[in-house]
Amino acid sequence: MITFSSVANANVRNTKQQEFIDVATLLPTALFDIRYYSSNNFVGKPIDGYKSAKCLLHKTTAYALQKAHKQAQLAGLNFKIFDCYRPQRAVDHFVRWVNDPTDLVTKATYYPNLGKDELLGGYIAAKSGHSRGSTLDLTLTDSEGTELNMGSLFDMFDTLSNTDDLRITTRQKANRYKLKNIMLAAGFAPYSMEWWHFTYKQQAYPNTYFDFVIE
Ligand SMILES: C[C@@H](N)C(=O)N[C@H](C)C(=O)O
Ligand SMILES: [Zn+2]
Repeated sequence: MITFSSVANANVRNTKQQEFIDVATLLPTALFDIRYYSSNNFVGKPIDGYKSAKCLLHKTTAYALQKAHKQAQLAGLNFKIFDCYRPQRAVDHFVRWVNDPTDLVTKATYYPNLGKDELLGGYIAAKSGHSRGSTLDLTLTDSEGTELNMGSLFDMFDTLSNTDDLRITTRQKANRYKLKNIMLAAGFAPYSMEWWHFTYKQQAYPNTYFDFVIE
């Protein structure tokens, strides 16, 4: 039955959804490689909820990212963005994948040293800041678009991806810190387990996990 309150709740959700921005319109020169739209990711398939290869973020986070991007550009660098807003149904898809012990197709590339049962929590969240529209995954490139060497690839679920892992070279550490310092200065918090993952601290909806599809 459609009640007054269910219609009202849907309206509030839609209003909040309208506060999300397509980041490409704010950062027209940034690079985007939205992995979960494609099969080029740790699941090996397009992920639920990604009907388009867009980077959506809540507008407060997007404006902060624009500030960070300007700093990167001043240093002769660019952003390459891998993931932004992530619908809860996409997170649920990840969790289903984690819980399927028979599917090990991407193990060698993405989690060679861990069991799937060790990924949830640290490397893959069941409730993610990405679903709040306040979090994104990104790296730095040079002015030609070549990714800086960060010592591990995006979504390599391994201690090697921990920002301060001791096995990376001085150059790789300097590159991770270039990214981290640019993001910190714009108000983002880093995540020590994944050098690519940042959350805007003044997030608008710290307790809301959105589930609208990326169209
Ligand atoms: C899956 C990976 N890209 C990521 O974002 N991990 C963190 C922990 C998350 O899922 O929020
Ligand atoms: Zn992330």
